[in-house]
Amino acid sequence: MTNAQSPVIIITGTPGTGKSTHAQLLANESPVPLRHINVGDLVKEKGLYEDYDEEWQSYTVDEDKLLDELEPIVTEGGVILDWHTCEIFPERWPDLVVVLRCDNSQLWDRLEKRSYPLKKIQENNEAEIMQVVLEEARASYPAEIVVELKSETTEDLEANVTRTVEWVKSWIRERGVDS
Ligand SMILES: Nc1ncnc2c1ncn2[C@@H]1O[C@H](COP(=O)(O)OP(=O)(O)O)[C@@H](O)[C@H]1O
Repeated sequence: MTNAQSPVIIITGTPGTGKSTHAQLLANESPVPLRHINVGDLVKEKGLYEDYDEEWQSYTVDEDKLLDELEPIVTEGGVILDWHTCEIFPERWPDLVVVLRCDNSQLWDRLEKRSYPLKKIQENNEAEIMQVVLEEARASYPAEIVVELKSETTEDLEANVTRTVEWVKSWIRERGVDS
């Protein structure tokens, strides 16, 4: 939690669970400006990685560089951090941590559409079944700010975004911030 006038929200979950879709809708519908940061894209754009693994088609992130890049942005508040992992972010950063979940056969289909290598699909699917990201979030942040949401249908998506917007409104009310 920072002293900012707008909240810091982490939206996390296994790749394909719907983070970017949720984050974008939330940014559009929020009563206060929220900047959607797709952390994976930021890593690529700013070169915040050590190397690129061709076999897994993924970057090895330079965590120190990433945290240095994000610190001033997060301190200002009004940010949605959208990433498939969350434990590297300091405990003081988020006001809310949303963990999206998805049934594994649906997740498989979503990842296949991305043309991921088979073993990357398998690895992510297993991680979802083992609820790796949820456990990570629970181990890293206070229980009362971690929310697990199912994101399998359009109805889920709409309900989740509405719920998060309501959370932003009540956060603002509690702080007495003018929106
Ligand atoms: N609740 C949902 N219901 C149906 N499809 C969804 C839902 N959430 C996401 N999707 C779809 O799943 C795919 C992956 O979503 P995306 O937001 O890119 O996931 P992530 O950012 O977690 O990798 C996209 O094609 C998106 O349209």
